Amino acid sequence: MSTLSSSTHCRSYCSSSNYGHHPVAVSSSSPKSFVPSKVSVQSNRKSKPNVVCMQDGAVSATLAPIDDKSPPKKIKNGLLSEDENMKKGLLSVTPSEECEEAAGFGINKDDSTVSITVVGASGDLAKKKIFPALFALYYEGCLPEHFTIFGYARSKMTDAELRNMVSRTLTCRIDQRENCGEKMDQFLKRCFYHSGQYDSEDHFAELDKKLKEHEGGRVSNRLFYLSIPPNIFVDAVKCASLSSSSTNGWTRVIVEKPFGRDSESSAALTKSLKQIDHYLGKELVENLSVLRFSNLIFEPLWNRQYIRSVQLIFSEDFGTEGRGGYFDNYGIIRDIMQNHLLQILALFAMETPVSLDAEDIRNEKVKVLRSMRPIQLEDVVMGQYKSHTRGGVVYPGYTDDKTVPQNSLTPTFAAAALFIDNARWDGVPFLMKAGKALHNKRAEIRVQFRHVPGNLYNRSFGTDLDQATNELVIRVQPDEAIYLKINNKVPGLGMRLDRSNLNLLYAARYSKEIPDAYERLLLDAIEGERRLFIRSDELDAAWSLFTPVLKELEEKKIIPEYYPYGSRGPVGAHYLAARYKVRWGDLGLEQ
Ligand SMILES: NC(=O)C1=CN([C@@H]2O[C@H](COP(=O)(O)OP(=O)(O)OC[C@H]3O[C@@H](n4cnc5c(N)ncnc54)[C@H](OP(=O)(O)O)[C@@H]3O)[C@@H](O)[C@H]2O)C=CC1
Ligand SMILES: O=C1O[C@H](COP(=O)(O)O)[C@@H](O)[C@H](O)[C@H]1O
Repeated sequence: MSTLSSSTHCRSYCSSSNYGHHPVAVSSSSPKSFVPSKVSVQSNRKSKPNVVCMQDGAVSATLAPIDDKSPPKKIKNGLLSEDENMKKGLLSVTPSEECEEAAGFGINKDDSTVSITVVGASGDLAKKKIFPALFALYYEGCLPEHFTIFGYARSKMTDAELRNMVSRTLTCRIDQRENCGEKMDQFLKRCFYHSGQYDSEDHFAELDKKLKEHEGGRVSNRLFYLSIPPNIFVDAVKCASLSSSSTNGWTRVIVEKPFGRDSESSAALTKSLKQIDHYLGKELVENLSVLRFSNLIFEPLWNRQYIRSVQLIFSEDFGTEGRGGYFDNYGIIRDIMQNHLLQILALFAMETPVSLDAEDIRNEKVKVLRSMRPIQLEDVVMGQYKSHTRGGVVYPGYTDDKTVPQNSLTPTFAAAALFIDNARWDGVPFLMKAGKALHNKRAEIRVQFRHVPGNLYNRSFGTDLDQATNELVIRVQPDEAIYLKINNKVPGLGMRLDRSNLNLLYAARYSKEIPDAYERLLLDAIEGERRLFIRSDELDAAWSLFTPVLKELEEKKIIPEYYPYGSRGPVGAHYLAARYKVRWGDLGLEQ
């Protein structure tokens, strides 16, 4: 399989099969759209690598070389162009023939290779998401012909042990099981491991040596995925940059979220790194703009005149098991709200962008974030799960985790009311709710519409007029769906109304399995696509919104409301919604 066929296949597969990458989405970015990198990590290598640093949960990406003042790259017909590396044939993205001809690229596709190093390969995210996503991309033929995957962490492991560990979490798509075992074996043969410290240039130099052996003299493109706790990001990037960046191709770094703990620490990290949010890679989040901007019926209603509240809900039915050490330092607001939910909010609420170009979208998102009213302490509810016994099974409380301090006040649940002080959204509460160890696992956006004025059918609804309002639900996961609750006449001779759903259930409509967000994200990183990256001004605005209230919560040592493991969370969340005369949409019997 050639690089050309792999890339084109993947993107055309994506766009032709309802997976959303419309070519226009990445067309033409203006020169101003590429901010030269301010990466403080210096490379002592002769050739300066491109560093694309991304984070799941925050900021932006830059394709500018570390200390290079070269003009920004442009994106043309969905493909990077006017890029020196590209002209030399160094990128894994190969332009279409038409593009190639126009730009005069002379690409020898056998000439380049991509080496992907998963830093923190022994960890939870690497096992659960990154290796499976890489395998899915391999299975789909989305990785270039020449690629190698390296796991890097302090744990001692042989290549065989890494393969064994990785093999336990690989799965085949439900709709494509053919040759699955064979493909897995082929994939695993291309996975290797190197043990090293995250702050050791020598250990990264050893990795460099191994990478070179595998690259076999080809042009080397290198992607580092930092799946490690944030406090060691900078050391790892520095060492990777100094000792194992590519000397003749690109070097990119994906950085996980959260990006810092507050405005100050985030600004310090921003000097060294930039990043992405994996929730932006979720299918239904990608579809948000399509739904809104390509259907006449929604956009005219998308404002304060028709919408009563917008709810962004994230719940997990498991606790922080095994991640307590990391989580206790951050809490649910930094883990989920400041990044995933706020990013969705910004996408939901933004004005129509000039185009679907990444920069135009980010320009609109940042305007939303900067229009947001400072969050008031009384608009935040915090909770922490406690132990609960059900059916003879004891579910541990948050502080039962040995890595969590006994007296921890870290919230594992939070609800907040946010407001966007602009003409479109003035006075509309955006309610956010995120929690661990709740009764279900779900992520969704609920748009609650206002009451129909002078509704002729009021009497048919009984006393609960709220039941009569429309609600649009965008269920991000699981069981991806978009449904609209409408009032309908129950068939029969009488006049009785009920609430029914106009329902687009993805599983019923589309036979293809939905790719994991990490697949999209990794592919974008390899291809140099910046749509899912968060720009540093977006990150600054996101932290400016949350930092004051986080500081206040921590300084005042606010005690979280305790809720039983597996419950619906603290009742305080209901009072918060009631203050704004709304109800959480996920609480009714019929949701
Ligand atoms: N897990 C998840 O579902 C998600 C995680 N993330 C983000 O991904 C990153 C990694 O998360 P996750 O995999 O859960 O984390 P882990 O706690 O599993 O850490 C990953 C690896 O980092 C090394 N490590 C852990 N703690 C330290 C430390 N204090 N000092 C040095 N090395 C350490 C360990 O490897 P070794 O000891 O072998 O070196 C560990 O295997 C985080 O930034 C997190 O926010 C984002 C989204 C989801
Ligand atoms: O970023 C994070 O996301 C996961 C949930 O991701 P999902 O794609 O499985 O919904 C969450 O468990 C974790 O705490 C957080 O760091």
